[in-house]
Amino acid sequence: MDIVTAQEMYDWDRAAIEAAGIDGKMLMESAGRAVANDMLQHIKKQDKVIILIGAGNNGGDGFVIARTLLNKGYEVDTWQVVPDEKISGDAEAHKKIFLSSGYDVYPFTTIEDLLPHLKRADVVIDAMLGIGVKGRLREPYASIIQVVNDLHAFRMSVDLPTGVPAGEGESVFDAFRADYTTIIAAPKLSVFLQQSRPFYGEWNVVEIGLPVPLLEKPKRKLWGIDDVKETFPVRAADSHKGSHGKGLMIGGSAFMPGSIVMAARAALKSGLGLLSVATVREAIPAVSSFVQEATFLNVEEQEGWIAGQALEQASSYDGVLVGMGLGRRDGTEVLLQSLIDSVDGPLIVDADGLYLMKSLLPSLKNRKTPTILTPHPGEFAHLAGVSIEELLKSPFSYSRNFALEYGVHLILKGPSTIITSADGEQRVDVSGNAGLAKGGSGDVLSGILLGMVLQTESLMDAMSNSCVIHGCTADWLTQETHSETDLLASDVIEGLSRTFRTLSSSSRS
Ligand SMILES: NC(=O)C1=CN([C@@H]2O[C@H](COP(=O)(O)OP(=O)(O)OC[C@H]3O[C@@H](n4cnc5c(N)ncnc54)[C@H](O)[C@@H]3O)[C@@H](O)[C@H]2O)[C@@H](O)CC1
Ligand SMILES: Nc1ncnc2c1ncn2[C@@H]1O[C@H](COP(=O)(O)OP(=O)(O)O)[C@@H](O)[C@H]1O
Ligand SMILES: [K+]
Repeated sequence: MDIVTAQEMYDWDRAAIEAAGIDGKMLMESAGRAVANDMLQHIKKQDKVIILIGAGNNGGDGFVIARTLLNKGYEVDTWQVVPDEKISGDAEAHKKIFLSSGYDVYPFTTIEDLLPHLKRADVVIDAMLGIGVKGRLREPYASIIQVVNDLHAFRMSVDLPTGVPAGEGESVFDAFRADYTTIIAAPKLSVFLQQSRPFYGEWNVVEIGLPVPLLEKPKRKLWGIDDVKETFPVRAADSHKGSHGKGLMIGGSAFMPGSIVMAARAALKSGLGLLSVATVREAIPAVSSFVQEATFLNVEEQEGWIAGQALEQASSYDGVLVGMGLGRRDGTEVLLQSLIDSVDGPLIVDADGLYLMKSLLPSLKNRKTPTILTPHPGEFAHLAGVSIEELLKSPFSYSRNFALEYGVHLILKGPSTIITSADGEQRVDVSGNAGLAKGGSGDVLSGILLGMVLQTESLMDAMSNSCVIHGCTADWLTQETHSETDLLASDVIEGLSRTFRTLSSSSRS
């Protein structure tokens, strides 16, 4: 499913009207009806519904929604929160149809006048502003929102909650706090941003009759388990261990053997053919007792940590993952630089490896094979040289610019994980839950990633699928056997069995 900016949405609108000849009023009718039917899942017949109508086309959708609900026998009061002269174009046409159908509109005068009506409502539908909002809300929207957000009524928004910008870059705004949002045609960027996500509540996207073949595709989409099912590699019956990738993992220390254990187990559980683990001698007995399937390379150490050294063997592997439990000692950059220069296949860098990578970034531009960086926002802010707050305001642009500048593939982790390829294409994964907000989750993801990257033809599919497999495994576990409180990263590794069973049975059917 595509993810759009406001401008891309307006371009789609224009394609519908100008290229496909769909009349604007017809599009609004179809959008309003689709939204109304979706919202009906949350409205009971006995509910008192208030719909708030604003100045633009979002308000126009509101007239269609109100008429649809009234036609179906629901009790709806329709409040126009701006003066008549502000309602124009297709919205004005739909207001006329609404009035001519025999329905009434209440004109907003003061908050004091509206408040008692709002207090009696079970459901408040926000059709005030949509993607056209600019800057901080003016009156009367600002006051209405302040009052409505304190009500007990169930709040629903049309397309996006009034006041929430459709795109990135703004972190301070007042907005309608929806319990549920019916999104028109495609989710907007703000659905996935830390600052705006909570205003949407639960959400769903409805199809409104846009001419799909004529729509310019943004290089940005949502990736979910159905996409994984379509792109998941089938394991050939006559394959051998070499067909499924020979991977090397470098990390762990005397103090952090667990991180490499988790990454290694996750990689093996993800179908990797052969795995070698390079770690300090002292950690090998601990690691090997949990990962019997792997072979080991011992690397030079200093005070229990991996020392800065070139690792010549690295070039004989199909792909290399480095960083978990590596430590951040000065000098370890030498190891990373040698990997950047010598690894022929994909090089995945996570955790401490990312921290050490900062001074080496320019040399990534020379790599002929893919480099994948998997930072959380703190690590990415360090690499990009911005504050976390600034980064989280515009994670799509920061990711894209960084990936293009250094020629790297990037997985920016979080509740909405943004996956960016070196050519700027982006995918978003929203699977997973707060049970993953624990040390070790990232190590498990990196392990899955090494496994998938070495077994999937498309690197972008491998990266996006790894994120969804990781998140969905956590979701299934918390739905069925665990809670977000007790879920451990190692439970996610065990849970992969169920996920892969589902995926391999679907790819055969
Ligand atoms: N683009 C599409 O393909 C379709 C869009 N539709 C609807 O149209 C909406 C977009 O319509 P518009 O472009 O008219 O945008 P809005 O409905 O968001 O309204 C924009 C108007 O709001 C006012 N406004 C903007 N910022 C404000 C602020 N900070 N304080 C107070 N007033 C402010 C301005 O007067 C502006 O004209 C979508 O969100 C969706 O609901 C649907 O009708 C059908 C198809
Ligand atoms: N609240 C959350 N909802 C969904 N996924 C989450 C949440 N918190 C963390 N995650 C996921 O858990 C993983 C955490 O990675 P990271 O921060 O590197 O952890 P660590 O390095 O401590 O193992 C990422 O895949 C991230 O997307
Ligand atoms: K709205």
